[in-house]
Amino acid sequence: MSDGKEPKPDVSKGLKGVKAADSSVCYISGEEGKLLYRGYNIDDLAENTNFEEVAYLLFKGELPNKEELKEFSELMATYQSLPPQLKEFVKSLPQDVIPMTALRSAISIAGVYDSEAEDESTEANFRKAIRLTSLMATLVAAIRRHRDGKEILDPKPGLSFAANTMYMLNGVDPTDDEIKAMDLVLILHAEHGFNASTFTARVISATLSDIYSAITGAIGALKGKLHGGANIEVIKTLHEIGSADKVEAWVKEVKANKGKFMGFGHAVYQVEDPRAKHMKELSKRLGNEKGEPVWYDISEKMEATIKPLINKNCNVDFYSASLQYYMGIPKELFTCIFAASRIAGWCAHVLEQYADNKIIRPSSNYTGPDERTVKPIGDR
Ligand SMILES: CC(=O)SCCNC(=O)CCNC(=O)[C@H](O)C(C)(C)COP(=O)(O)OP(=O)(O)OC[C@H]1O[C@@H](n2cnc3c(N)ncnc32)[C@H](O)[C@@H]1OP(=O)(O)O
Ligand SMILES: O=C([O-])CC(=O)C(=O)O
Repeated sequence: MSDGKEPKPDVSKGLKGVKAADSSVCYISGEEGKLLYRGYNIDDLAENTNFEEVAYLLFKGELPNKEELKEFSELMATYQSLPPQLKEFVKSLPQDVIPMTALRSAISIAGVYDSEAEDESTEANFRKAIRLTSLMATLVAAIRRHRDGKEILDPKPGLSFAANTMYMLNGVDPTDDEIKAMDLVLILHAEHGFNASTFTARVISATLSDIYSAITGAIGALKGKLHGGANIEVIKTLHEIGSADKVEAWVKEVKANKGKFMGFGHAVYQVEDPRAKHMKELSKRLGNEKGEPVWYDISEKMEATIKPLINKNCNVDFYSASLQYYMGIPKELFTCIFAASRIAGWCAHVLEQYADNKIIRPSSNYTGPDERTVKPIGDR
C-alpha cells in the first residue's frame, strides 16, 4: 500500500514492449519494418504462396510440399461447409446485426456442435485449428448473404480457399484478379505476433480453456476500432471526406480537435508497416480498373498529409479499407474479412500456448484507498 511518498513500482501501461513469452510463429522488427512468418518474409509469401500454404506454414512451422498441400487443401475444403445448426443460427440473427457481433456469437455456437470441442489432445486441437480456419470465411460469407436477404451458399468443390471465399460472398465465380486480391488480403492479415486479439486468445487458452472460447474472445478484441475495427473507420472517413481536394481541411479540423487518425500509428512499427505497400499498390490498380479511383486518391492524399503532421505511418488497416471496397466487400464486413485471415495466426498461437503453457497473470500497481472498515449503513 502506498502513502504517496514511496516510489511507484514500474508499470508498463498496456504491457507495451513487455515480452510475455517465447514464440516461434512470427518475427516483427518495428525499427526495420520487417515481418516474417516462421522465417519467411511476407513480401516473399505474398508473391509466391496462397492462403492454404500460409495457414499450413503457421500451424506446422514449414511450407508444405505438393502432396502435403493437396492433402491440407482437401482437408480445409471438407471443413469449409457449415454444419446445418450453424447455418440455421446465422439465419436466426436479426438482419441488421453487426457482422463482427454475429461472427463472435457464431464461433461460440460452432463450439457447441463440435464433438471434439472439449478434447484436449494435441491431435484434436490441431484438427480444430484447421476446422476453425476453414469455417471462418464461410461464416463471414453467410453473415453477408443473410444481411442482404440472400440465400447462404455452400462452398463449391474444386475452388481454392480464396476463390471459394469470393464465390460464397458474392454468389458469382470470381475472376483470377479477384482471387489474387483475396489471397493477398488473407496472407497479409494472417499473423502479427502478440497483438491484442492474439494475446486475448493466448490468455484464454493459458487457463486451459478450449480453443472456441479463445477464438470467441479474440474476435471480440479484433472488433475494437483501435485494432481490426479501424478498417471500417477508415472507409467511413474516406466517404465522409468525399474528394482528394477536401483532405487538407478535414485533417486540419481533426488535428485542431485533437482527434485520432484511424489507420495511422502502430504499437510496434516506427517505420512503414511492411504490409501497407502491397495493399496500396493493389488498391491503386483496382481503383483504376473499376473507374473509381477517388477512394484511392483520397487515401494517398491523406497519407501524404497526415504522416508528416503526426509523424506516424499508415498501418495495415489503412489501404486495406479502399482495397476491400474495390473488391466489392461491404464496409461493415471489412473487420470480418480480417478475422477470416487472422484466425490462422490465432490458432497457431493457441497451439503454441498449449504446447508450453503458463497461466498469464500480470499484476497491477494498487492506487485505491488504504484499508478501512465498513460503517453501519445509517452512518455512511
Ligand atoms: C491491425 C491493427 O490493430 S493496426 C492499428 C489499428 N488502429 C488504428 O489505426 C487506430 C489509430 N491508431 C492508434 O490509436 C494508435 O496508433 C495505436 C492504438 C495503433 C497504437 O497505440 P500506441 O501503441 O499507444 O501508439 P503510440 O505509443 O505511438 O501512441 C502515442 C500517442 O501518439 C498519438 N497517436 C498515435 N496514433 C495516433 C493517430 N492515429 N492519430 C493521432 N494521434 C495518434 C497519440 O497521442 C497517442 O497517445 P494516446 O493513445 O494516449 O492518444
Ligand atoms: O500488432 C498489432 O498491434 C496490431 C495487429 O494485429 C497488426 O498490425 O496486424
